[in-house]
Amino acid sequence: MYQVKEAFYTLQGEGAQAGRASVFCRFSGCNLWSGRERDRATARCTFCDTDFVGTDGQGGGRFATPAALAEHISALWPSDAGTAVPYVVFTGGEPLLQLDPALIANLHSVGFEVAVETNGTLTPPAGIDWLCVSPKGKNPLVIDQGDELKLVYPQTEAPPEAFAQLDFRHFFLQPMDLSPLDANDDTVARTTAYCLANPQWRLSLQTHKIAGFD
Ligand SMILES: C[S@@+](CC[C@H](N)C(=O)[O-])C[C@H]1O[C@@H](n2cnc3c(N)ncnc32)[C@H](O)[C@@H]1O
Ligand SMILES: Nc1nc2[nH]cc(C(=O)O)c2c(=O)[nH]1
Ligand code: SF4
Ligand SMILES: [Mg+2]
Repeated sequence: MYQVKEAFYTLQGEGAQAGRASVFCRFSGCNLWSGRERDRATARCTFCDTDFVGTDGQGGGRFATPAALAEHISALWPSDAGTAVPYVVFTGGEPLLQLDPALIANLHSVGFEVAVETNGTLTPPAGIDWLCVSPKGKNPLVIDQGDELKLVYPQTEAPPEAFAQLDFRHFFLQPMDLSPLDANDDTVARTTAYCLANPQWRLSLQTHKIAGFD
């Protein structure tokens, strides 16, 4: 049984695929935070910007089989998409708690490329087409290669220098969004300064928040 918080059609807002039409499938649950605000301060990941609790969001639900979830995702892709390759981004919560080879195979069989946004603490199944790893503090990384490493910045216990030698095609820093926790933060300026001084790293802004498309 797959538990999905929400599933919707949008543009990828972040990283090297920013701007690409995508079905987002947000799985419920995470191994680094319960999702309850009262647990945030003591969680293994404390800055999450996402509600991943339950299955009550837009397009969310419980799916008994990989075929049923693949069909649900496929139905969200426009029928008149021209030459665009259908693209699904599995996120969460932590998608590697639920994503399995059978679901990937079902999506490939209906023509989708499969992307994943993960915190990097769990081993991914084979067959993922685009792997984005976003390390979280001192939580041990078990993934040391992929398509993009997208580090939320700054994190005292996860400096960029700790990841710069790993085997990724793209290295991004994404400013930590502290609103509404701290409306006066300067994380965008600090992240920009780091990228200027260390050009291996590129700036990833969360364009969906700027443009307001989800
Ligand atoms: C909500 S997470 C879900 C996927 C996975 N659990 C992970 O952490 O990568 C999706 C993306 O949002 C990023 N993110 C989460 N909270 C953020 C924040 N406050 N500011 C900027 N990016 C954030 C994560 O680092 C990750 O790249
Ligand atoms: N548009 C849009 N792009 C995104 N890229 C990563 C997201 C995520 O929450 O994983 C996200 C999201 O929530 N919305
Ligand atoms: S690991 Fe990802 S989903 Fe889990 S709490 Fe952190 S940012 Fe949120
Ligand atoms: Mg998000």
